[in-house]
Amino acid sequence: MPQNQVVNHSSNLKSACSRCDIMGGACGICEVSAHLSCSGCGKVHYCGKEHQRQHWPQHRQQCQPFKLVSSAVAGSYLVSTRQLEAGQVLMEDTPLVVGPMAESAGVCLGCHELIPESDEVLHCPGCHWPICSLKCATSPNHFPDCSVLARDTNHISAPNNLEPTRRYEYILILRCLLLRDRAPSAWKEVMSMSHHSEQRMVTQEEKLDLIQIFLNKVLKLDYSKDLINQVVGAVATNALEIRTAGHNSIRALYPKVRLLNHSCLPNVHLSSATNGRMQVRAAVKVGAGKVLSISYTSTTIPVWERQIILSDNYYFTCECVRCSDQTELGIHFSSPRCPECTGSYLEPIRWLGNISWSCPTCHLEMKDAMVRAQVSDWLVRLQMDDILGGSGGNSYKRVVALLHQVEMDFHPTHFIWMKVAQASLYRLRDDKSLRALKLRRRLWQQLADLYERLEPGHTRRRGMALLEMGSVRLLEAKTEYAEENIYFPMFLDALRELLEMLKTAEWTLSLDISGSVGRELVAKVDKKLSETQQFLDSVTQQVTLTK
Ligand SMILES: C[S@@+](CC[C@H](N)C(=O)[O-])C[C@H]1O[C@@H](n2cnc3c(N)ncnc32)[C@H](O)[C@@H]1O
Repeated sequence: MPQNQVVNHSSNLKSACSRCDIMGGACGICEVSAHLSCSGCGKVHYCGKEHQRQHWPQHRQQCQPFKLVSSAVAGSYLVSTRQLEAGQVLMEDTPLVVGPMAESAGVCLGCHELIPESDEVLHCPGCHWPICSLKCATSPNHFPDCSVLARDTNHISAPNNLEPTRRYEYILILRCLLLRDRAPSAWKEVMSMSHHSEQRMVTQEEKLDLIQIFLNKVLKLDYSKDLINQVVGAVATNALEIRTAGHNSIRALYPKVRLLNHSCLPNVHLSSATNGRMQVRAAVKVGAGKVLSISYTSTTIPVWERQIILSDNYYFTCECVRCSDQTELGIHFSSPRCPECTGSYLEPIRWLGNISWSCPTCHLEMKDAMVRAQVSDWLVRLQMDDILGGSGGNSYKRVVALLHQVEMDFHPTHFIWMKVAQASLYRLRDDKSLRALKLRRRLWQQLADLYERLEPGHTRRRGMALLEMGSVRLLEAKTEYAEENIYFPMFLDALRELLEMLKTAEWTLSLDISGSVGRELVAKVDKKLSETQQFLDSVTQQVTLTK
């Protein structure tokens, strides 16, 4: 069944309706069995319209603008029940369980911050895993697993240095399993999550065996193989990456947010606070009846990488609007320029699971491997330290030459163009010459436009791009002013435009939840705003005096 052919799905199914025998729930007023449900959220049932009307003044406070539906292909997921405004907060959620990333450098199991390098690694006196202070040994995060990890009396599993290791993958899995006795309602949530364990048993058998050895042999626990595989699958399919106060990446499982399905063109934006609280908001205006979606992969990687991540980790083939459009909605993010005819870009042709690329104008065909190899070659070139020259005086010329070269091979909204633009901005970061500032502003403008195409609406990425662009524009304006290279009326207009841009950045970032990375940046935007206002005031005053 396609994702948009849905069946209503109520989370409080109880018994058959007393009038028609269809499964439903208890009426929100009289509690008799009823199958009519609120069309807004689908969560409350009614025996008839009269009781629904009677309940509305009370229910409108809780009625969510989305409901849970399900389809055979896409499982359970959330769909808007009325129009959502861009920036509208849809829900907040709290993690059921939190733990380190699957692979991590030495991370403290108490506070989840990276452990600073020192001569000697501090180990938890209870379980011997690295920690950053003795206080963290008894922190609520680590306390429940410490005595279980301590069963590894020979310290086989605990990392003995701070080098990156995949041993940290075990921690979140163990913490989930321990919920069975510690927190039965959280455990029930984990057990209801999709896990694809049958497929995983085929594709990841060796890894699953190692996890089982760790839990049942090293820690002497007694979980069945099926249960372990289900939990491993639930974590891999549903955990989201969030940031700690010290900006370390960790993972968390959320009971409600995990119901958001995927699209490579998401319409919903997530922001998490350092205490793990997650806010979900509409990034763009969303009509009624639309699937609410986030992107499970980065939106800034080529189509083949997105497809591999989605099929290997989430076991589905993405058929979102971006993946189904051969030009990726006009940006040619993954396709090269046709080597034969100028102005055309190759488009992917899918045939029985294979991809080849073809020019819509001259029909030249290129193998998928060649298209990917061209991208890999460029990535290798970019990784070479001297690709854009040193930070000395000739950086600018090399950046300009490189941007020209990349546009010979790719569309100026291609993935490789984006990488070159980002590397160029980094390379030119200390060049305060007017020409470099103008180029940096142009690149930020192009990047901000590209990000808007990849992740439309009020997102943190957009807010950050506007802040960067605004900061460069202010430097450029100050340099132009110092060089007396200005026409005042236009200059003042440009400064007012800059103020508006920074106000948009401030507004966008302040939509993020309090305690998040986005919110932290608001203070930085405010500083730029007052600097710009002061500069505008002083220039305006000078213009008035010289009249
Ligand atoms: C985090 S869960 C989302 C909730 C899930 N639909 C459920 O029923 O529990 C991720 C899983 O949902 C399914 N899914 C998510 N987005 C999808 C999409 N666009 N098309 C098909 N399946 C999708 C896949 O099975 C994926 O592994």
